[in-house]
Amino acid sequence: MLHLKRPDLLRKQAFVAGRWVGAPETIAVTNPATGETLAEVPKLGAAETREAVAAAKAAMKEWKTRPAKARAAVLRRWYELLMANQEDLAQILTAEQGKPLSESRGEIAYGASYIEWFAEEAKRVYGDTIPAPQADRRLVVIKQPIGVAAAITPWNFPNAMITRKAAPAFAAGCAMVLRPASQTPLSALALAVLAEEAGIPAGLFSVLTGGSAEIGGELTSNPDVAKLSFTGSTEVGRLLMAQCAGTIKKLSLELGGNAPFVVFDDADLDAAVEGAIASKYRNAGQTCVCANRLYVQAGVYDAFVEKLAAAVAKLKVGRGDEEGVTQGPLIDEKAVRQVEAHIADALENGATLVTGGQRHELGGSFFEPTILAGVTAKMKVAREETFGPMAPVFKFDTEEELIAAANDTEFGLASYFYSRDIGRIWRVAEALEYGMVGVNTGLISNEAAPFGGVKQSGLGREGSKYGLDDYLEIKYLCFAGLDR
Ligand SMILES: NC(=O)c1ccc[n+]([C@@H]2O[C@H](COP(=O)([O-])OP(=O)(O)OC[C@H]3O[C@@H](n4cnc5c(N)ncnc54)[C@H](O)[C@@H]3O)[C@@H](O)[C@H]2O)c1
Ligand SMILES: O=C[C@H](O)CS(=O)(=O)O
Repeated sequence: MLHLKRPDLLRKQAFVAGRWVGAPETIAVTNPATGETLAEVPKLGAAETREAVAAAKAAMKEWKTRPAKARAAVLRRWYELLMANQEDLAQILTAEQGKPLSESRGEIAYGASYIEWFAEEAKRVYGDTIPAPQADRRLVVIKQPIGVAAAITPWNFPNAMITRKAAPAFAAGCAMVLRPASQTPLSALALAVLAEEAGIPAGLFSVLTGGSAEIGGELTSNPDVAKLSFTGSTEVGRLLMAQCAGTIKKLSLELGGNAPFVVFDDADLDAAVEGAIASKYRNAGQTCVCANRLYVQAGVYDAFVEKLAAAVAKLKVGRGDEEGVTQGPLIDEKAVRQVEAHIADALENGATLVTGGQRHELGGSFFEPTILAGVTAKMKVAREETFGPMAPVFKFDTEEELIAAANDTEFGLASYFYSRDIGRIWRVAEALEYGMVGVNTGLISNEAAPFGGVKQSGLGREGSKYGLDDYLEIKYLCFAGLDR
């Protein structure tokens, strides 16, 4: 049961062109821990999407002309409102996504930090003057907002994956039309309530609930949408990229991962175990930057597996709103089947079960935190994203062998390794083909850092001083005839 100080944050209507709207058809939002229906939200489609895009285009005309400092003040207020309502937002998030309340509170602060960050960055969109090759002219570069941005976001971080897009978009002077995941729309709608309260103008931000293909089809084909920012699987990212080709939309893609987590012989084993727990079991393993493959050098393999098993035994599985719970349910039955398939395949091919390995006694989509040992490259888990609380531990002998194995994937989002040898740290950090490398840590995400992947993990970066570029266009001004 939700105990909200502000019950108005729990919205059962979509936010379209500055109005809260319903629809004859609705979609149920359920609590993955209990199966109870939390709310019914409107099932909108292409018509409402077109309305939202038109309103965004209209609202942007004024918004982009506001002084950056004025836009920054509205974003700052939105940040303050998120933090003032952190507990309510966390309760709504845990109810619809399942993660422990402690993680939800953390996500609200993390999501808010992107708004805080881009409220500051908004005031630092600088251009250039360029020494002209001819005496009669001056060359100038200015940066302008790219236009109406569409956003499609996943269920695993229902707050932060939205603010990581909306904040730089609004900071740059853009409008945004968002379609959140159908499993977790309530967090997005609560963000819209607070955006309206903060002073985001009517029409600048719309949140459309409804069918992904119909709304996505309109967002990727509407000529008034200049850009799509998508976070989700690589498979869907490919599809949306193709759908955007017809109107040459600019793209930001934050896609799938297959993160290696490496422990060398010279690592601080206790620190490595702490990092493995943080990276692997956060959000029940449902994050794009989770350790998906753990590689441990032969000399410390048995000691590491033993220490990891002892740490996993301390994890508490349960409803996210229960005190002390550290692992909630998986998002749905399909997610549980993916974990079971990876475990079965690995065991059939010679891996051994160290702990866990089956559905939790709580039933539903609760799953035991699991460790497999003796895992090899011929198993599915070496190539596919598990997206669940299962740690497969591979053994390796040499640094060269490790680099080849870690890079043997089409993904390139996050990677991690533990060593205390400075020469090895530089060699391995430079050799890993990933957008992000954690050295002696399993947690790397923050608003100041450029978050993103290489290879088939995506395009562009979110957060950091680079994140604003994805919502800006460069314009070159050539002032000539200065000698007349
Ligand atoms: N790189 C990152 O920052 C990041 C962050 C979170 C999740 N992910 C990835 O996302 C995946 C898990 O999230 P998910 O299950 O929500 O991913 P998903 O790709 O299935 O869905 C992501 C979003 O796209 C929508 N969608 C699905 N098919 C669509 C279509 N045909 N047209 C328009 N929209 C469509 C979904 O409804 C959802 O809102 C994992 O692969 C994970 O690695 C990546
Ligand atoms: O799952 C995707 C998120 O980007 C993970 S993080 O919270 O940003 O590390």
